Amino acid sequence: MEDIAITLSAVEKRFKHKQVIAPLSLEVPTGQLIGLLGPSGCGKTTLIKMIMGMLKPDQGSIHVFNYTVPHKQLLMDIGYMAQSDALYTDLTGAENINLFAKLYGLSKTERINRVQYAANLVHLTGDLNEKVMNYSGGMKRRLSLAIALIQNPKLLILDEPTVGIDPVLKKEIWQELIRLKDQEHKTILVTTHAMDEAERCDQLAMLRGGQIIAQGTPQELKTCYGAKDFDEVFLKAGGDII
Ligand SMILES: Nc1ncnc2c1ncn2[C@@H]1O[C@H](COP(=O)(O)OP(=O)(O)OP(=O)(O)O)[C@@H](O)[C@H]1O
Repeated sequence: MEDIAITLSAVEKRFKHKQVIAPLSLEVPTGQLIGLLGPSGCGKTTLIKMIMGMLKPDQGSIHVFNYTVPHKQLLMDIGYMAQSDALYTDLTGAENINLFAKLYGLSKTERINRVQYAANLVHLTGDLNEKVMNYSGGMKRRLSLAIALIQNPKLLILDEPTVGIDPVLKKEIWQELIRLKDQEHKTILVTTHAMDEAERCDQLAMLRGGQIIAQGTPQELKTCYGAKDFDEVFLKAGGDII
């Protein structure tokens, strides 16, 4: 198994004249849960979309599991949950999940098992036959998370996965993310604004203006900056409020 899941080397991205990602380098070790933290508009989603191969960097290179992004194999290896749900609202929850399971080429038996696992994880088993247009915002987030897990990917990239999800389910989702990492050696990259979630990450990278201004374990960051929480780390590292 590769030691490094994601390597970003001097990656830059501009939209028109606006530099959104300044030269940025980052390595994400395999089997770790990494949190990307930063204020709205600092470039988290742009960075994630470049790792996914959905946006092309202007400069620099990105490798995932030793493949240069974009690469066909990475469609199987990465499970992605976008910030806005990309779901077919005319279809039921089950039809949405099955559609992706078929696209990934899962066999019928695999599909049955994975749909059951993913729906159960996000507490949607009882609502699978309902059309998505009748789902609440939180239910759509949960369905998106189920779809991100469907092909059993090695790497999970989750853009604010628990926004709009109640505290009980949020706790269960985090328990499952940590189980996936500890027992199934998944690598997980997550963006978050929630301090309790940041605390549960193995490593944090704090972004401001498209640059990493601080990086380390949650405890290292707090110790290094003599801070009681991550808002304070961010301010002391030279950022504005998260
Ligand atoms: N396709 C685009 N065209 C032009 N500007 C864009 C585009 N996508 C993003 N931006 C700009 O790039 C900057 C970074 O956006 P991005 O979505 O990466 O931020 P973010 O850190 O994910 O924010 P949030 O936490 O609010 O989701 C913002 O100023 C945004 O307006």
